[in-house]
Amino acid sequence: MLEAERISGGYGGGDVLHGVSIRVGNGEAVALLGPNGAGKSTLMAALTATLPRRSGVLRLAGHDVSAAPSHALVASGLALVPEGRQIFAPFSVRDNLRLGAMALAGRSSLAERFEHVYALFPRLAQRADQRAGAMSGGEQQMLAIGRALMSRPTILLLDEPFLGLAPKIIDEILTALALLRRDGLTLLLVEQKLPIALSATTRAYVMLKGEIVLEAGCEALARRSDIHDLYFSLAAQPAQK
Ligand SMILES: Nc1ncnc2c1ncn2[C@@H]1O[C@H](COP(=O)(O)OP(=O)(O)OP(=O)(O)O)[C@@H](O)[C@H]1O
Repeated sequence: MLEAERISGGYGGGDVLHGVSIRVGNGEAVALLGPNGAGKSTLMAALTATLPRRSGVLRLAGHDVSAAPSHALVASGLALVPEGRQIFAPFSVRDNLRLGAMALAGRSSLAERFEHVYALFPRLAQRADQRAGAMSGGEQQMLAIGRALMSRPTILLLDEPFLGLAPKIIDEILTALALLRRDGLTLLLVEQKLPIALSATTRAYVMLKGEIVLEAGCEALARRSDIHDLYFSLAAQPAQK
């Protein structure tokens, strides 16, 4: 459903991504693992066309969308929960959510979208009129996910949504992601912590220095007693060109 083939791109003159290929099937939940600076967020930006790709092909549901701008990708069902949440702190929770639905008409009414998000995260309904910046980190993360869901995506990209959150909130968000998956949403989760990635997804890519160096099923990864050594030894290796 989401296919990226040999994606290259970066900032200024240099490439951060060196021919990255990933595939996320319909209804699948896939993790993108890797240490700081591996290029995970850069890949999210390249997939959502907020960073121009220098080369490579992007397909959604079999259609070549390599030339599509960000708003067209959102309209095609791709939504990103960005690293660091990027909520609009002075706006209310409701207005932040409304912004997520702004570009879209059609697939379902605004009221239905609010209902869906509020059912998933009742705290957002309770705090609908509150200033978003006054909420806890966990609530702000729920809001960031809710805002992405307001576009009624079929594929949700999440860039380190659990960073800095307490275990109880992590569990709440994992539960929400499991419900979304049950309803058929396709997930691509950027995560650094292996146990979280393994509990939320069924397959993982490991990225290092702008390249995919390993792809494996999560059950197989979890069974490997040397997984932590493997992960960190890969992180210590120079990327191969
Ligand atoms: N806006 C930018 N301008 C220039 N270089 C950047 C920019 N954003 C990221 N980089 C560089 O690109 C490389 C990959 O960064 P990226 O944020 O994609 O990694 P990451 O795997 O998401 O790491 P983290 O887990 O720390 O977010 C790093 O060397 C980083 O310094």
